[in-house]
Amino acid sequence: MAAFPSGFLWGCATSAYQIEGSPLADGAGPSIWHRFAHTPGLMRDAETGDIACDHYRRFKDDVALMKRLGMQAYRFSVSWSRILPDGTGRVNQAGVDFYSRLVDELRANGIEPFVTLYHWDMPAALDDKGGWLNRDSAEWFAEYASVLFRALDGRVTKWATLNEPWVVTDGGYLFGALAPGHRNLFETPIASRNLMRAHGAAVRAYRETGRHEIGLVVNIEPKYPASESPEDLAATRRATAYMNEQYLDPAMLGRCPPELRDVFGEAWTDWSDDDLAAVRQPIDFLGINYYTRAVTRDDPAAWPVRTATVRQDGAFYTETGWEVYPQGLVDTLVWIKQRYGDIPLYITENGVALADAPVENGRLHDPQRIEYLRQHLLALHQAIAAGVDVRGYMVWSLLDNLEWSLGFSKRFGIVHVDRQTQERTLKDSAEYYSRIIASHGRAL
Ligand SMILES: N=[N+]=NCCCCNC(=O)[C@@H]1[C@H]2[C@H](O)[C@@H](O)[C@H](O)[C@@H](CO)[C@@H]12
Repeated sequence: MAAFPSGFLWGCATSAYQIEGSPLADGAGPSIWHRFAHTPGLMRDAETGDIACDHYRRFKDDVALMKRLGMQAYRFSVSWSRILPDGTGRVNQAGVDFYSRLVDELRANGIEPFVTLYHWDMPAALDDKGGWLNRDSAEWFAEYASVLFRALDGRVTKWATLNEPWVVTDGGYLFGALAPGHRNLFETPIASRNLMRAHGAAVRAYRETGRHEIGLVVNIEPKYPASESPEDLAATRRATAYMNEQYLDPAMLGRCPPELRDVFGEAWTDWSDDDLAAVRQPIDFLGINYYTRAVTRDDPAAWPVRTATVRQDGAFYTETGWEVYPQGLVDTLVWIKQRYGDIPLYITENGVALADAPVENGRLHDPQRIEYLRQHLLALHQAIAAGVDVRGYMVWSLLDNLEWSLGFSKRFGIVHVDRQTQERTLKDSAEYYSRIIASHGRAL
């Protein structure tokens, strides 16, 4: 196997609410996820992020674990309500200090911090003011981002504004499976627009003082028509526009996919030219989260996109019900380059939830996760060979963690976490990934 490009960055990814625990420690305010998780009936097994992986207290051990694995970068998110407990205004210095210590610990161990500003956990105080439905949310977010830029820029050299705005709106405002748990077609495009306005406002704020790189992280799920029928081809266009183009087109092209008017119907309002210009800020990279594909057919009853994903005979499906399809990563990366140009890319998440074997004698054998990683890294190498400028790969995830409203039932970690003892145990996939990093991809 030919090596990956020199300077290619090998790392792993997590997010604050999924691993930290201690959500209200040291002056932090509640987030919408703290509120959602403590609302009866919304979380599988009534799980919460109150403890999670206890990373807030164990972060030095977890950094040591990353060091042992040879991680070159660590993508993590900052909890907004640790920094600004009320969402705006008063800064909680203890919250800033936690992330400052984490950044210093990473850098002292030769690991590059890669910071996500927003991984879904808006301060509850701002949700009380309308959250992403309030146009002021762009200014709130820029204020929060600026506090972190002032405190950490220079020691942090890679910033991502948002993680997966599609999931925030589809899960949080349309179907309600995620915080803040709304089910409202009319709210969904409003939240989408304000999220992207917030992205643009934070990028503009960064350009005033920032000296390094800032980008956007999106989940891309390539859509393949189930047949060549006009109905399935149109459905595939709608699904592509709704999930894959809805956020990248404004950010990169300064326009919205026309199919969104069809998807949202009377709930759709065109973006103003001012909003389009404010969102289309030059960025230094795109983060791509890739998990699966969707073979797509027309389904008039499947409100509001009117599409369905067709199960593939003979394919392997993960614990989250996603088809394993590495070719989709190649197709996605080539598509990104063709549609948006040669912007540097990072795979900011890729991984798999499996019904892992138990820990035995300090080991956990997960051959299927090794095969998943191997197949997707081979696909990544194929895309790079085809000329796509991919500069790094972050496996999702370092630790088994809180899979949002699914609780801890879905284990994505390359490191097992014992829910009772918090003991970390390397899975075979961690050892495998460590060898990949050490060999710069040659051991694939
Ligand atoms: N249907 N369907 N198809 C796939 C769509 C995937 C959308 N969800 C994600 O990408 C989330 C991302 C999130 O950042 C992380 O916080 C989550 O823990 C992982 C795992 O769930 C992934």
